[in-house]
Amino acid sequence: FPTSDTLVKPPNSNQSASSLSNRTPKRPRKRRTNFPMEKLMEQYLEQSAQAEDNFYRMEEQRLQAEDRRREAEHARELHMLQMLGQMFSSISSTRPSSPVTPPKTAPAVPSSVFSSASPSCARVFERYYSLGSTLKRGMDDDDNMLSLVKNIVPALTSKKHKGQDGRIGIIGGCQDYTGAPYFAAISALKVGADLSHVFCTKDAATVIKSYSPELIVHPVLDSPNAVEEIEKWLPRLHGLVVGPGLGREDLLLKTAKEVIEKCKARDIPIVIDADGLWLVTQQPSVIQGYQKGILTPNFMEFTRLYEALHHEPMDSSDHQRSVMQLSVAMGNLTLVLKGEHDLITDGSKVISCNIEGSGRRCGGQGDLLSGSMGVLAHWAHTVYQMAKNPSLVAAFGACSLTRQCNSQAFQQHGRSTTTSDMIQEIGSAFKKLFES
Ligand SMILES: NC(=O)C1=CN([C@@H]2O[C@H](COP(=O)(O)OP(=O)(O)OC[C@H]3O[C@@H](n4cnc5c(N)ncnc54)[C@H](O)[C@@H]3O)[C@@H](O)[C@H]2O)[C@@H](O)CC1
Ligand SMILES: Nc1ncnc2c1ncn2[C@@H]1O[C@H](COP(=O)(O)OP(=O)(O)OP(=O)(O)O)[C@@H](O)[C@H]1O
Repeated sequence: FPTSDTLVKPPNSNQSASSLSNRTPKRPRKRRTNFPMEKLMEQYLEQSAQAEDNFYRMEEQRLQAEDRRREAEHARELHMLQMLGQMFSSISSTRPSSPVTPPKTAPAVPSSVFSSASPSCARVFERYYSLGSTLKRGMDDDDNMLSLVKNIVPALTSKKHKGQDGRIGIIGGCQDYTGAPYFAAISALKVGADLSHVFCTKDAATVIKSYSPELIVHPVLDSPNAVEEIEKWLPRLHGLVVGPGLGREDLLLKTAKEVIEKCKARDIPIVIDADGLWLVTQQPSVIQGYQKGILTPNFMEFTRLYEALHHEPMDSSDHQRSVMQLSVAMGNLTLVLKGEHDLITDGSKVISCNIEGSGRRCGGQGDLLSGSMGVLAHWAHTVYQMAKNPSLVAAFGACSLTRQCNSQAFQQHGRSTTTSDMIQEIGSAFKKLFES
């Protein structure tokens, strides 16, 4: 709208409409244009439309400039990745094979990998992937993985609408456990998802809602038509985390299983943690071979799962080997064995996340991990659509973030660090790792 300065004053603006009409009795009156108020309105509207046009023209130019800037930034990043890739390929062709060799050699990545990402990015990932086992990884490897994570972080622009950066669902929350689904859901939001839904039992819902008005809480998990109730929301979800605080009641596990099946049919990334892993231990086929599935067991959960699939005790002296074996048995599913070093594998290579955490192991930090992984999995599968395994990038990102949060929270709170303290650190830890 024009300002008072730009507003055009009507001719004889100090005269009233009636005195004007009295001065021109003989001339036939042109309807509308001769009537000063109408003319004034016309001019006003015309100017207003012009101002609006100008505004949109300028806004368009601003957005175009912003696009160009982002493209240049992206090109710089790709160039950097390309250089890293060249460095890596020369290292891989000169260095002797690692003394700790996985049971299988890492396969070369097919050329279709990364066909949806830019070609140079694809080349870097290919080279990185074909390095084989990364059991003896150095700082450069971590940096390269972090670059791949940085690449999936969506830009914050005014063009987006709510929901575009991720709508994540958490299946979990029952009478005994209300903290775990809350931790997972709020972590998803703080990492950058736009909306975070919790599907929990009726008696857990009010409690979870009272922790945070940010979460959308559905008290449906123990309702007779739970699966239909949850299924209604699936078309709107980009990622699902199954298990934090789910409990082990048969009915809830059955619902979780059916929801997983529905999600698979929709090709939604699924992270399975905590009691969701209990379900997988009973019925591995529920997720076996699903390429957008990620399992995040702690040591106990891993041991149970390993023994259920291999029918023999695990060799606990060689975690890398065990983790690869389990992933292969699960149909090359992405697996994260949490611990002093988080071991991430899809059965063909092991990536270790060693970012320094702290000596503090408070309950709930695994929920922070799974919640943030839900968002990163969505971003990774969006950016690296045709890549062999974008889940590896998501898993590495979430492990790095959790450990960085743990370290930062510990610096302030020491022994009294809790998961809530870690959640407070998500913003700055994310920025430090992925936006610097
Ligand atoms: N505030 C909350 O509501 C919380 C709820 N939680 C929920 O509690 C439920 C049960 O989870 P649990 O983790 O207790 O599962 P389990 O009942 O399988 O217990 C695993 C046990 O193994 C132990 N353990 C873990 N890592 C180990 C290692 N490396 N070596 C030896 N022992 C190890 C743990 O202390 C725990 O006692 C899940 O639904 C989970 O999500 C947890 O997430 C913690 C926080
Ligand atoms: N010994 C360790 N040293 C450093 N970091 C660790 C260690 N153990 C676990 N972590 C970090 O904590 C994260 C969560 O692992 P943890 O073993 O606490 O999961 P969890 O038992 O499933 O958690 P929850 O209490 O939520 O159920 C890991 O991904 C890792 O980043």
